[in-house]
Amino acid sequence: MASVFSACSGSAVLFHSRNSFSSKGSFLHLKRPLSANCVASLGTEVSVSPAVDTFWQWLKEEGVVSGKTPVKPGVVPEGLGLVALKDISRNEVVLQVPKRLWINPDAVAASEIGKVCSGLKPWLAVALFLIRERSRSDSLWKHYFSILPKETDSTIYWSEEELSELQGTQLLNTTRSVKQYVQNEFRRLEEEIIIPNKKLFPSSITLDDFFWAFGILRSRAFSRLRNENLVVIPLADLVYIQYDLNKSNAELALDYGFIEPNTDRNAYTLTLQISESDPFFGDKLDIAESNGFGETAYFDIFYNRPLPPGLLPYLRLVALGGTDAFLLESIFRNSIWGHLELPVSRDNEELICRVVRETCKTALAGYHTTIEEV
Ligand SMILES: C[S@@+](CC[C@H](N)C(=O)[O-])C[C@H]1O[C@@H](n2cnc3c(N)ncnc32)[C@H](O)[C@@H]1O
Repeated sequence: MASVFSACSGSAVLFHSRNSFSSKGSFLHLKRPLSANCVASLGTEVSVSPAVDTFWQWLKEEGVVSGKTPVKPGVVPEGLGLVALKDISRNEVVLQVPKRLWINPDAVAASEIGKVCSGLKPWLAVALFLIRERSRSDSLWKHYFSILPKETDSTIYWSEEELSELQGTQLLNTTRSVKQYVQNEFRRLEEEIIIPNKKLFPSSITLDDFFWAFGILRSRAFSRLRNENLVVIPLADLVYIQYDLNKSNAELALDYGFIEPNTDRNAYTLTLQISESDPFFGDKLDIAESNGFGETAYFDIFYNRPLPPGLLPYLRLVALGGTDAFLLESIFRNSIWGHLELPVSRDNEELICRVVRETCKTALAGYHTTIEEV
């Protein structure tokens, strides 16, 4: 999850700075002043829902919030969020969530399922933990679970009929492969952890439960916090954030279930590969690797923006052959990338154009309408 969030629509933006996380707990830290005028109409005593009230009450009992806390849960156009009750100045700490309330691999390790989850990838362990805790009436986080959505609008939850609207898009393919991946991971977990440890998992765990946990982690877990690769922090996850500026609309739709109307987020990911059957495979791979690329390279092409750096040299490298192949000799190793920044030969350039045009045509043919019909 990205690190900036706003408390309500309009100009007020709360910044959730990565380095504002301490070992004691999670701080919500303001990097810009926040004006409260946008929440005036919400009133301070408006109840969002009984579940949210109970959640807030629990946070009070846990000493996380108090009468002095300058934010309250509220419904904003994007759904549930935190809204400011007064003007908040830059760098003001808004609230702090202690580590004992964090849901992360440490919490799993300290729990009854810690032992059986120790060899798992962190997200799988945390997903199992979330599912198990959600089913326990005495869970520390039970009031938190009551306010979590049953599902998000992520495309992983779309019906086949809804998905058919995405025909032709890259998002459809990614959605299908992510769903397949989640399903495979679940089957493996079932076989290796859940079924052999029935006593630890008394309530049955379904694929739907697993998709719920996956969606929750995908949309609300913080990653890349200092020393924390994956952590769900109740309350801190309620904020409406500035989602990763590098994410395309397709990624936003998959991860969070919404897109942003600005076209800056519209991207097409071009995947290029040096074929293993290429007679110059070894040399080409070596050159790609010395320039920060691999056997496969992904380039996000954005509407109305220059082509991503490295795309043209990589394309020219992939297409290199015939009489141009001398450029692959080791004496040119240090200067070849510079040569590839410019056309190498007419043949090379023509091949690239042909292949890219064909790729575009095939991709566009996947849609059920044409540009003219839209
Ligand atoms: C980290 S949570 C943000 C708080 C959230 N509203 C809640 O219910 O707790 C991420 C989720 O918020 C919602 N969301 C955030 N920003 C949004 C936006 N600009 N448009 C629509 N939904 C948004 C999406 O459902 C997303 O999955």
